[in-house]
Amino acid sequence: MSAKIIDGKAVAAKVRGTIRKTVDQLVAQGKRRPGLAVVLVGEDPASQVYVRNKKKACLEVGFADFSYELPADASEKEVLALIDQLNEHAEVDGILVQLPVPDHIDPNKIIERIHPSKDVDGFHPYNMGRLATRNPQLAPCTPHGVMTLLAETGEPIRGKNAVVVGASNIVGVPMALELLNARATVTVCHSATQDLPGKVGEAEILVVGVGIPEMVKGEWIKPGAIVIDVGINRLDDGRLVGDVEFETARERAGWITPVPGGVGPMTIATLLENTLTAYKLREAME
Ligand SMILES: NC(=O)C1=CN([C@@H]2O[C@H](COP(=O)(O)OP(=O)(O)OC[C@H]3O[C@@H](n4cnc5c(N)ncnc54)[C@H](OP(=O)(O)O)[C@@H]3O)[C@@H](O)[C@H]2O)C=CC1
Ligand SMILES: Nc1nc(=O)c2c([nH]1)NC[C@@H]1CN(c3ccc(C(=O)N[C@@H](CCC(=O)O)C(=O)O)cc3)C=[N+]21
Ligand SMILES: [Mg+2]
Repeated sequence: MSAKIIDGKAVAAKVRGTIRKTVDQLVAQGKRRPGLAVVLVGEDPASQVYVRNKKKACLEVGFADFSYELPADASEKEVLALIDQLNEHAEVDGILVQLPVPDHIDPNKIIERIHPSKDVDGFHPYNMGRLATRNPQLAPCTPHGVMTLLAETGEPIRGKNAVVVGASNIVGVPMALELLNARATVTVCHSATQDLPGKVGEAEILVVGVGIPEMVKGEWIKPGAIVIDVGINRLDDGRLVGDVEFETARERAGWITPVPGGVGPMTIATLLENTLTAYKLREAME
């Protein structure tokens, strides 16, 4: 048996199409466009690619782009001053500072400086707290995008055993909260977890975000499981692979996301959704 593929690229395109229509309607009513500011500090090549993709998606749906590129030696003070300015900017609805930031800048200070109502990454403790208290407003894009992909399978989540491998602030922890809010029974694994293959084997829904190429083996997977691979790893030969051994996993899984073309495009589509939500919050439309 071979798993059905969850086509993140196609789902993301559908989401962008819906957003584009909403923006067209706003513009037809004489309203301003939603605005997104993406801030990149330094010249990390992977970050440059992601930021370029975000700007492209932003313009494609008709948002206004207010992006900034600062040199790698920009001071923390300068970045904070830019955030203050964007917090006050009447046409900026969403602010995203691309992570990681250079070592001399404290990412928590950056995240906490962004006004929670413009925090389209959903990383501010206010937005994380709202997700943890089952009252989400702007939820982290990657886990929320995964929920959209799970909904696309048509399979129920309630009562399922879900295993999340990885427990970072931006992927694993908010992913566990999303699944808990959907009434899955959630296990979170990390670098101190014992018997990872055994834990993975219990998953009816498996989400992996660790950053180690193909670390989850196909033979660990419960037959029929839904497998979501968040990992993005660039190998020396230039290939892009996930954190799951795809070819063996697809033989056992019921559903699986590919890398590329799975979670990545959904992250960006969800960022656009969050920007529209932030716009509506500021315009008191919801
Ligand atoms: N598709 C997308 O849109 C996105 C993809 N990513 C990708 O997802 C992956 C994870 O990113 P991110 O969360 O930022 O990474 P981090 O490095 O911040 O976190 C990695 C997590 O994996 C855990 N871990 C590390 N080694 C093991 C192990 N051997 N067994 C079990 N758990 C382990 C760590 O445990 P501990 O907590 O104990 O240290 C940690 O919780 C990366 O490949 C990244 O590129 C990230 C964001 C968005
Ligand atoms: N403040 C902040 N917010 C983020 O959301 C954030 C971040 N910092 N730092 C880095 C991670 C990573 N991330 C990705 C987004 C899109 C793809 C993506 O579009 N991937 C495509 C193509 C990837 C490629 O070709 O390189 C795919 O998987 O098909 C991947 C990864 C967002 N992140
Ligand atoms: Mg990271």
